[in-house]
Amino acid sequence: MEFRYATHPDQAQAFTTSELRQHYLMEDLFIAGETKLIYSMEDRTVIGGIQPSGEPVTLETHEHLKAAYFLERREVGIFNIGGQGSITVDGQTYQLENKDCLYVGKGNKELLFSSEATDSPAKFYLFSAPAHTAYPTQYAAFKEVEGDHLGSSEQANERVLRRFIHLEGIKSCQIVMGVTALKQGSVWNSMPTHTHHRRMEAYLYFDLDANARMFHLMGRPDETRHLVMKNEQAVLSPPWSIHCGSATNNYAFIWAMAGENQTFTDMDQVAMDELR
Ligand SMILES: O=C(O)C(=O)C[C@H](O)C(=O)CO
Ligand SMILES: [Zn+2]
Repeated sequence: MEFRYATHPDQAQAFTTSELRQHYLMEDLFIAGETKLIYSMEDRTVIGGIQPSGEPVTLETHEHLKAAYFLERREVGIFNIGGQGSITVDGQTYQLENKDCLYVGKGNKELLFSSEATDSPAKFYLFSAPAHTAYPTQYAAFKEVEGDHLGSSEQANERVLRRFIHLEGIKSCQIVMGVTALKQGSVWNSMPTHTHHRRMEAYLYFDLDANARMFHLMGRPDETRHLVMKNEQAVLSPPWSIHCGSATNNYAFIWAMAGENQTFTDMDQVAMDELR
């Protein structure tokens, strides 16, 4: 498990490109047969990827969690961004197709991740946060979740935002999580941009062409910085930071938040005039 400490906006102002990447970018999340986890001090979230290949992969606890098992005091939201796969939670198996979601609550001891076929492995993206109570494990199929149609082709930001784990959907203690997919020809996400001082957020960009690049914007609204990102990389957004971007192609992204509240619409909108 890798660790990322929380950063102050004044520090971020002085970060070089490589320091920005070191603190906020999460690369190589999907490695065959492995579990990659990053513990962020931003709301004590754990973000990572599991790509099973051959044998099922178990989500193990870590010595720094000081927990008998990973979900002893945590909950986790999981999306499959790869081929068909399954997750077995304390003996109960859930099949996940591409972009399907599984929420697993506090107290579940054994999580086993499997791919249906090694030539098109499942890729499980995980976002975990501390939990105060146990909510039931719940599965949601991508095709059954209705989305909000946002943006327009004129503004190059026509997209469908689907909420999976949220106050009116799958119940959780802290996690709010979903997928936004951009239409062909649209490249901008989350613009006009926002912050939410009550919650941190992470974006995982996927379904982006291998040669395309995402120019992700972060920082205080009046001190923006950018990170150049590739397909299947994720980025941390501290509560004080904007988070939006534009890519050289369309793509999808999983957004996940944890913190003070779960009100999706509780955002501090940033006026275009404030951006620097
Ligand atoms: O397309 C969008 O706009 C988003 O998906 C925005 C994210 O959901 C977000 O940043 C929520 O706070
Ligand atoms: Zn946000």
